Amino acid sequence: MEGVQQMIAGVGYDKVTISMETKVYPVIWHEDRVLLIDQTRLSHEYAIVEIKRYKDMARAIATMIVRGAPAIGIAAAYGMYLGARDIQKSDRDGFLAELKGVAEILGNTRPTAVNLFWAIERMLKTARETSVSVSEIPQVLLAAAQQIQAEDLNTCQAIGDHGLAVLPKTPEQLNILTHCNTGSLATAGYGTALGVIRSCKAAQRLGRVYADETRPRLQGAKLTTWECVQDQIPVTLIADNMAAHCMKLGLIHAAIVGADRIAANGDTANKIGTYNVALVARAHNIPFFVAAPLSTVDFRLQSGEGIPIEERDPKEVYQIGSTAICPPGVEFYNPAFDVTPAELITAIITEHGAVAPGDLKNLMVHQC
Ligand SMILES: CSC[C@@H](O)[C@@H](O)C(=O)COP(=O)(O)O
Repeated sequence: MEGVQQMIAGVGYDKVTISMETKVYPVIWHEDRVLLIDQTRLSHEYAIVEIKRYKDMARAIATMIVRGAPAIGIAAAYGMYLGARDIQKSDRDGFLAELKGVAEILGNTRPTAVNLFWAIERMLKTARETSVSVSEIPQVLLAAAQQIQAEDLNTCQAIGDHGLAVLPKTPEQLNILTHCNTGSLATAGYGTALGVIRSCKAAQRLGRVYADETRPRLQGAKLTTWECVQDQIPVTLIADNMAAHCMKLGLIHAAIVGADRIAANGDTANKIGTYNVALVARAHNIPFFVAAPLSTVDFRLQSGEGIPIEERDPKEVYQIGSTAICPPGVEFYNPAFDVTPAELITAIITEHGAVAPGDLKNLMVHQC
């Protein structure tokens, strides 16, 4: 299939390249455009979507072609550049006003992952503070987006190292349960929770990964298992309601998840179902870790109560493929995230070390 080009009818993207290549960088800057791995098609199909306009980037984020908090931030940063390069205004105020409009459209895509707003804000600040001429601002923004992406890769590797240091010391190799997808696909590469798992494997301490399927979008089943297969990480797929049973049988030594937004007190919003994992882990005395970059911490929020929870299309709940799984007349609720209270979290693993949720505030000085 390599090199086959095709149009996605009616979606507005330039073109899609299908290939069997398995390198996992979800966002790639190539010549004059951004290439995204289409995460809605994995694991059955590896497709690349080309993005040349910021509105297409906004649509790619909203439709989850690119997803996962850090990857959303990186994609939005490139979206800011794409928007900037199309701005016709030559006066600084006019240019910045239009750039703010680009920021609003990109920011209106997904409300929970704070990395989106963090990246957009950082790009706006870069544009405001640069001393170059207006015509040169887009180039400065391209460099800033590339910088955000490069930093995230280093950040994930640091999270992996710090995570490895706090994993339980067991005589046998560790079996780790994870929820959703927090791997290369969700970041610049390597991953957060899955990054810790990669580091654990590199240290020859990993037994296997238990991947929750992660209803309704199935990021665990479709994306995490795919990444594990690419990298020969032993993986067992389980349905979301099997975690307690597996823990009771002694199959799991630790649970590690990612985060979309962490409040200053350590309350953590992550993919719906994470809270269940934390509760069953506590019931079985199993450590429950959150792995995330500091860009995922929203120090303006004192607790998780203020975290906006995205509600998505109810079809994600009532349909499997195109088949409805319940009779007409049923009501639906489809929150995409839940908030795990800090007291259920053993430690939050960041690029600056692993801390108890109560000590997260000490890391605020490192946030840029
Ligand atoms: C390193 S990714 C951390 C989180 O973003 C991840 O766990 C998650 O909840 C992703 O949600 P998604 O809706 O797929 O964007």
